[in-house]
Amino acid sequence: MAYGLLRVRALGLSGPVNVVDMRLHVVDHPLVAHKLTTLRDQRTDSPTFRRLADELVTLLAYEATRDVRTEAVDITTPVTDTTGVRLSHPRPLVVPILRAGLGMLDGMVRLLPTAEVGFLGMIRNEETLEASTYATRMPEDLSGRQVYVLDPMLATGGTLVAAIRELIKRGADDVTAVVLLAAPEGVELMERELAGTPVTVVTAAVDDHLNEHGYIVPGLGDAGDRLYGAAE
Ligand SMILES: O=P(O)(O)OC[C@H]1O[C@H](OP(=O)(O)OP(=O)(O)O)[C@H](O)[C@@H]1O
Ligand SMILES: O=c1cc[nH]c(=O)[nH]1
Ligand SMILES: [Mg+2]
Repeated sequence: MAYGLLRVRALGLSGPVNVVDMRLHVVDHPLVAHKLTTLRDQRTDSPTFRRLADELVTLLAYEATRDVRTEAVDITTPVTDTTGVRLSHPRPLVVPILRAGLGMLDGMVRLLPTAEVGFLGMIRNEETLEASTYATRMPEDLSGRQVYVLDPMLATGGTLVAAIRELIKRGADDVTAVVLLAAPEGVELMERELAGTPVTVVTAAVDDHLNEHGYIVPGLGDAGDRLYGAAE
């Protein structure tokens, strides 16, 4: 097991921690815990699940965008002239990983209204647990861009590692992944496979383990199915 993850566990799985080159931020907040508990509950129906995922990503986005680039702007209030800030150029890029990541898009762009949106369609083979890409729609050149990848589940980590490799191939060097739930196995894979790449992962929780089917335990089940219904 990676030393970094042991350190995260020792720290009680909350707050920002540097894990090798990866920064793991487990957002420790009672509202996050409250919403996540209802998401996990199997009795929660799709409309409620969608609403809670949207609310939860807004809370995570608040942390994930802590280092978003801004520039100074002069304005005049009803009382006086002053200087404030606005989101700077180039615009941040938000990339939801289809399907389930779409459930996080609205909440993210609500906080980042100037963001451009790219898409990555990825599916995990439920037998081999290997991820493959079926759709890509993103700018070719991501150098100098802040990129926020959205996917509710970091399970084995295969999907997110492949997604971030694609971003790096296009020149991205400032990547933040926002996930609702992470498994220790997925965090470890990211540490191993993305060593040398500065990546931040922001999550509501790091769960206990993966079961024999590659599902996060205790988890919340299949995020895509719970958001949108079983695909087949
Ligand atoms: O970390 P991993 O082991 O790669 O698993 C996580 C991936 O699995 C789920 O997607 P899924 O393949 O079910 O596609 P969907 O979003 O269309 O349901 C989830 O949304 C992640 O993308
Ligand atoms: O627990 C899991 C693992 C992968 N994908 C999901 O949707 N849920
Ligand atoms: Mg799914």
